[in-house]
Amino acid sequence: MSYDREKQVAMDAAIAAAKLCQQVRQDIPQAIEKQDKSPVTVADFGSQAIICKALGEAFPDDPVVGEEDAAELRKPEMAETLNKMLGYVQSLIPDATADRVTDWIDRGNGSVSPRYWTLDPIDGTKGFLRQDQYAVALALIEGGDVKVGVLACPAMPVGGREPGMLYVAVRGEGAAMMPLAGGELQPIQVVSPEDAENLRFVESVEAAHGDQSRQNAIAQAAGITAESVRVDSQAKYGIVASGKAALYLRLPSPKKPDYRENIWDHAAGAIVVEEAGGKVTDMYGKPLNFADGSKMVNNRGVVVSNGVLHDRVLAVLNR
Ligand SMILES: Nc1ncnc2c1ncn2[C@@H]1O[C@H](COP(=O)(O)O)[C@@H](O)[C@H]1OP(=O)(O)O
Ligand SMILES: [Mg+2]
Ligand SMILES: [Mg+2]
Ligand SMILES: [Mg+2]
Repeated sequence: MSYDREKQVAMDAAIAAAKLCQQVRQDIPQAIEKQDKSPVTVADFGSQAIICKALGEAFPDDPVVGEEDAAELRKPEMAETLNKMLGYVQSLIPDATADRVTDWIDRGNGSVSPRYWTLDPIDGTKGFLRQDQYAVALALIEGGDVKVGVLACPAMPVGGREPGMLYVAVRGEGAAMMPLAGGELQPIQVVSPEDAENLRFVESVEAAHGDQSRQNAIAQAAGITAESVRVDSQAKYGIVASGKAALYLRLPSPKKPDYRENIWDHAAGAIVVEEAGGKVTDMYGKPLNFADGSKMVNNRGVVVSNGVLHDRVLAVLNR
């Protein structure tokens, strides 16, 4: 079956959401603290609204498993935030209303199903707030297999031009990238082992999201001598997929041994890297499980590589 329509709708929606995020970011957004203490902004909500609206119109039967929901926003004390968010959404969708945007956001409260989308409206909210990297991440999953993935990375440098890169992949069709400012999709490939300059590894900026000392030790043991490059969000998957780094390590934080990864933090990035010729597993070599729930309860850590390095990294991790 062809996923041309899914790919086009997902790309258009992610591009629109990325535009909204950049508008919010120019105005120096404020963070709101969620119940789990992590930050969220009007851009996270606006991005989820725009993408869920587009998916709801194009694929009304498909559930969406999104990170955010509108319960907090509907509280009377959040009226000012809701109104601010509505203003940004209206610049792209003039007939949006407060009731409609909250309903669009709550379309993202779907469940993992035989066919569903998963959405992180802003992955790397901390990077977004720091004016660093972040991503809008959207993926279609069927029978537990990611079929389409789109990563919009509005802050990704694009040699000399306005920043912003879009990465996209369809299962069996390869991966490609395109400047968000416009242009053609160009096929991408992971780095080859001969390309010494790009045999780097990437990890999170946030020390608490991983185990940086172990990540560095493992990368060294696997033959990567250069210092890590620290980047927020699934932009790291885009960097590996486009051959700018050979490895992305995300090992469980010793401070949060019970943390489990969310599907929306990995699905889109994973297919982009796989279709660019790379490999994605957990730290034990198990495939990431997108079939059973929004948390990957039976996976620990994530290893993303150019493929060639993968077995060596797993071997040093598990010896
Ligand atoms: N202890 C943790 N370990 C791993 N990832 C985490 C942890 N806490 C939060 N995250 C997630 O890391 C992602 C950011 O990735 P990165 O660190 O690579 O920039 C966010 O989606 C964030 O989830 P959340 O969206 O709930 O804040
Ligand atoms: Mg995230
Ligand atoms: Mg997020
Ligand atoms: Mg978050």
